[in-house]
Amino acid sequence: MIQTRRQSRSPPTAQHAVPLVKKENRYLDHILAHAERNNPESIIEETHKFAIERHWLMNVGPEKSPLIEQVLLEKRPKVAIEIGCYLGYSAIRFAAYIRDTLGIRDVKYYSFEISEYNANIARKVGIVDTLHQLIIDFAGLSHIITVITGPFNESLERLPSYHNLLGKVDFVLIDHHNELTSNYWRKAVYSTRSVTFSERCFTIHFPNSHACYVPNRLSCIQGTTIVADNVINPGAPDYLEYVRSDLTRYQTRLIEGWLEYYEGVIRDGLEVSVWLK
Ligand SMILES: C[S@@+](CC[C@H](N)C(=O)[O-])C[C@H]1O[C@@H](n2cnc3c(N)ncnc32)[C@H](O)[C@@H]1O
Repeated sequence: MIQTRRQSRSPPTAQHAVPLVKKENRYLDHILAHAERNNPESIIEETHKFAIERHWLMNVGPEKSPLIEQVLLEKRPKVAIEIGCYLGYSAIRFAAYIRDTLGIRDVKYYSFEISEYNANIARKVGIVDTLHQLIIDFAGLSHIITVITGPFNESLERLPSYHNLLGKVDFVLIDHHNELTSNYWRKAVYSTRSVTFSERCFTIHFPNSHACYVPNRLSCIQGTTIVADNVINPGAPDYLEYVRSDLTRYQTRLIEGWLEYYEGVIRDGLEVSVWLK
């Protein structure tokens, strides 16, 4: 029986003998039980059902993803990276879009995730982690997507294929804001505080200490497209000021949309910037 959002939010009582299961684990169970193996579309569809009927999930979601797919259509990337894998939704959706809709069969998609817990769920849903050799290819995208656990700016250089990536990344999705409402997520937010400037990345701070690492020319190429999510909700004024301040460095535009699973209710937006030099 599908649990309603109301039921799932009811507080635990003494008669609940079983430990609380995190919604991310429930999500994994749902996907494995209801989605079809080797069918990314069915995983995305079941993800939406779960997020609407059971628990809200902080993935890019059905409202903003088509806007990003439009950018991918214009860009046709061969090497993409994303900061913030969470449970694998955007990696699965966009890697499948690039491979199947755009027909770019040899695309490589690197997804960075600070939380080991989230990264493990994403891997089980359908991603290979070449670093840990943990291969669970439910979505059939294991040869395309690599999930790397740890803070993005440290992980990038640990990637075995890092040197092959230099000067080749042509699409970046920045999506590593955290849900601020639970202690679990607060921990992840705090950990980003300790990250300081790295010579290979620009570090820009989002409100509430969300750090944003824009890869510099060591990994990007002129013309690299950088999409930053959540620039309206929760907002990223420092980041926007940075990309908009020098028109010779970035060609940049805002695409407005809605926060995931809150169409018509909560506004959000993407900043799409093309790195010029
Ligand atoms: C909004 S979610 C990502 C959603 C995902 N892109 C999707 O659409 O399915 C943000 C994720 O970024 C991760 N994160 C936060 N700071 C990070 C960092 N410095 N490096 C890598 N991942 C980070 C969080 O743990 C969280 O899982």
